[in-house]
Amino acid sequence: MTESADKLTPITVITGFLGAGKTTFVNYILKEQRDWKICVLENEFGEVSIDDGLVAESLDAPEDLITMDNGCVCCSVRGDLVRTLGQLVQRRKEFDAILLETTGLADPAPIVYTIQTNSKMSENYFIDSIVALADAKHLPLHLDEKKPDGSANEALQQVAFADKILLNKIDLVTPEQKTALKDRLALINKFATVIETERSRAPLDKILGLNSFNMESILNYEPDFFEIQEEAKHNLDLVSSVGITFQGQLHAQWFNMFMMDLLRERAADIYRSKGLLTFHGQGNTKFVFQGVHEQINFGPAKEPWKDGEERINKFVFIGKNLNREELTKGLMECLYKEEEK
Ligand SMILES: Nc1nc2c(ncn2[C@@H]2O[C@H](COP(=O)(O)OP(=O)(O)OP(=O)(O)O)[C@@H](O)[C@H]2O)c(=O)[nH]1
Repeated sequence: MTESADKLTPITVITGFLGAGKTTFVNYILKEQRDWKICVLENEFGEVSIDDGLVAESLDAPEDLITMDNGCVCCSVRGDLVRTLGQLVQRRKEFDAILLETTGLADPAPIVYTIQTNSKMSENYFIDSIVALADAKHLPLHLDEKKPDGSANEALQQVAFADKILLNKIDLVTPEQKTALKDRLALINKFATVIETERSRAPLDKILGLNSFNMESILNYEPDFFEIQEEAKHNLDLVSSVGITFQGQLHAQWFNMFMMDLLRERAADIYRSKGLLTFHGQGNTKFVFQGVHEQINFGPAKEPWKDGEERINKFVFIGKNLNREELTKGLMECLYKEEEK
């Protein structure tokens, strides 16, 4: 692709609700796609950031990952995204493609609007594709959600604006549930290609570099798209995030019990939980914790704690009605104490 370096740089926007498999997809692309030099723009919702570490593990050079953590990219779109892509203009010819991973609560519409209408953006970049990750198990729950103030349902917007929908986590649903969701997706967006995936493993030749983003299908869905975006405001009041970081070693069994109890009671409201953990008795192993509603798993990170690296526990919870004090207290009670050997 180097002969096209003087042309516009393609941006693949990777969207989809919290926990749908976006970071898994970015990592999959970085691992599988070796011909292209890729720059990743990460935007994570949550008070402490965890994904940047997980994506950085898959990149050859740390400067190829840019984290935008001044808020949700679709809200601060006229700020953070324009600034970041603006600064990248000087370096853009080093890259064949940009992957922009949005937060799970981003409405892709303002992102599209900004890249299409801001002259500095449109002189340097174009949207190659909008890929929405759809969590086959949990998406119906979020599509059904009614926003009391009439603001956009992000989960709906994400699939409505995509030209490719990866129907991910098909291992977690029955064939009937999968067919029902596919029918529903077709009603929301009849133009998008739906590709069934497990662990976001999609055939990349059907996704990248095809220039499949189509403004016409967006205008078909929302004829007043450009007018609406001028006024658009994204309401994140209903969903909040709690970030908790502390030192010490966790007691594996107590932590397990704490998370099981928490999710038994609160799984519907806790959309997403993530963590980097230090367990007692596990040497240098750094653990990664991933939760999407009641679905949780944790295991060792690719890299152990490095010599001299501060060993911490870092959590982020995203959802409704989160109680910071209770979560902090519950987690602190999972710390291993010498006298309880
Ligand atoms: N069972 C199952 N789990 C999956 C699949 N794909 C991803 N996961 C898991 O789902 C969790 C969330 O995946 P991520 O890739 O971090 O999701 P995300 O969309 O980046 O999450 P946010 O950035 O928080 O919105 C992780 O524990 C993944 O390992 C799948 O196909 N099946």
